Amino acid sequence: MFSAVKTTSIFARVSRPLHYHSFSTSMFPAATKMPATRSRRSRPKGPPAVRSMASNAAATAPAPQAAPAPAAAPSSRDESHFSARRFADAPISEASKKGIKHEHLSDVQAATLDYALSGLDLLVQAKTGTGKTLAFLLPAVERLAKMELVNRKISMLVLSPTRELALQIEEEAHTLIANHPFKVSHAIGGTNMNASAKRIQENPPRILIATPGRLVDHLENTPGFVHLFSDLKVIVYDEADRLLDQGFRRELDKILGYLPDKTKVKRQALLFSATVSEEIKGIAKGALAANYKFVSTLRADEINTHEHVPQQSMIVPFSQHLAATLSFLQQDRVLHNGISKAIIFLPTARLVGFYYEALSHLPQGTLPKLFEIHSRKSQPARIKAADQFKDSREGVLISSDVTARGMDFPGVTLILQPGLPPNSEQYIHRLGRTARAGASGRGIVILDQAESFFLRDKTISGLGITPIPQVATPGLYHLNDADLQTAFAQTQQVLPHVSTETKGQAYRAFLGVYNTSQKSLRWTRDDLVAAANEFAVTTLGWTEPELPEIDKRTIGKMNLKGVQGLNIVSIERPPRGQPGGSPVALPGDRLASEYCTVAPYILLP
Ligand SMILES: Nc1ncnc2c1ncn2[C@@H]1O[C@H](COP(=O)(O)OP(=O)(O)OP(=O)(O)O)[C@@H](O)[C@H]1O
Repeated sequence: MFSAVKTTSIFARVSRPLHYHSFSTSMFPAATKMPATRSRRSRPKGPPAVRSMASNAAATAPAPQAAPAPAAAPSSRDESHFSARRFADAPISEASKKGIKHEHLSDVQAATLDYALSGLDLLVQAKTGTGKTLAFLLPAVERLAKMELVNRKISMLVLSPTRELALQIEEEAHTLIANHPFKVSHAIGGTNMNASAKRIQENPPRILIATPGRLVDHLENTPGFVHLFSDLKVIVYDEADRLLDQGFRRELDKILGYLPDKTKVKRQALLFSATVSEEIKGIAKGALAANYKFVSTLRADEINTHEHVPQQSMIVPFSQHLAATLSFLQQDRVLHNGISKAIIFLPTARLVGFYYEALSHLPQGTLPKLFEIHSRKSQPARIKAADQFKDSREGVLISSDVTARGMDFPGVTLILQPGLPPNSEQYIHRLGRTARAGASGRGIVILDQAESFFLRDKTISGLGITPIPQVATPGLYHLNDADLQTAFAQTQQVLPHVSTETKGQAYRAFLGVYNTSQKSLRWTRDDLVAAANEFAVTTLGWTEPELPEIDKRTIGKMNLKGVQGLNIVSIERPPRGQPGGSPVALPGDRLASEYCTVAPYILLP
């Protein structure tokens, strides 16, 4: 029944790493290219685009009807992604109907239900926050309800790129199947392996939601685990483009290698995401049957997944990112009558730690309650913060990209992105944490001049992002010099209270993350180190006489050997399994005072 673990990748056709906007013209089958920009005219009435990539023929689907909310009307509810089709009239079981709390199917649910119920493989693209989770769960559960299933086997596997998202999907599945004789469970990293193996094997769930790493771990190391999948009927890839990119490729190959060979068994594959590049469409074919349908609820000429979310940009030096962030958080509170719920997305976990610690030291009442989620936190702490932020009416979540995709935090009013987003897809997914299920919300990206190339990106430049004005403008955030200066003074007060350890970690994280974008930033290695050192002094408020230490091995890995201006140390590593390790200083120039070259506050142009 089981195929041997394959040594060649099902994705082997693609041998190079994925870069955003690097469309291949030779490696993938011809596919319809989307235009670089789209006109911002309102959406015409008519069905969403539903295309079969295999045949490239247009197909019809139930039609949602409504115009998008105007950009400057933040409080109006956007009904444009709901269809006229009602769950009560849908060809689904009473058990499922009882588990669904909504009245109308959303666009994506209406456009995919019949195809998915027929058992076809699907690749689906729909805007963030439009109900993709139910769009894959409902038809899959309905199909399972009609099948003869082998006892004590997992029939449906949902793969999620993050642990928090896996738990959220599990919760939604739990509600949906409340009246079915099914159980749902999860297998995610950061939890006890033995306990989760015991839970799953002793009482195998019909539906398993898993993160790839932990699933591979179980398949490889938990005796008998692989046999649970011998009757697998449906596999779902949520955030499919993320799961199919380089970061997860190895795990996915291993997982598919352990599952029954899809050419020999009948198994439905459902791939969903808000962003599906042409490149991903090519790769996805490896996971889909030849007759699969590509369903997009975006119009053929629409690349803008977020025209209903007003987005603004602010170009200020790195040294003012924290102050600008603080000022917008305070403005959001005023705009929402004191009830503001914002998320700050930062490039790395360590920068999240720095922002969290710095903002925590503001006088009580300056901001609503702060929450922090990133990969350096323990899993229980991550889950607790996510749950609490979900349930809060107001608050500020400071997060790395672990919550950028799929997380459904109700009522988020503002998404702030200080610092270069990793790519246009991630920008869109982060922004998608607001304005969900027809609600309204705003987004602001804060960039240094060196990072401003991001706004000229092919996709980003089509999103209608407008610069933050200095003067108050109805329906927009603004920032004038005086407000920025006030916020800057507030941040200066808190920086001395942030620990040296946190600052050192943030400094090294800055070097690491901007090292990978050197080419786009048009920085030499010297420019990078100079920017990081300036960041340490002017942004982190580094006051030690010497710059933060950096391990010589890290310097090697970053290819920064020989660059002046680094405080290189050699960390003596203790033998494996023993704690400790102390830095030994190496010769080099490392005086922090040399990097206080700019005035920490520069007036806006
Ligand atoms: N038919 C519906 N009517 C009203 N609300 C719905 C409907 N379907 C789902 N929702 C709600 O919409 C919100 C967003 O749904 P969901 O998280 O599935 O979005 P998504 O498209 O998967 O978003 P993302 O792209 O961020 O992963 C949830 O709160 C969900 O309960």
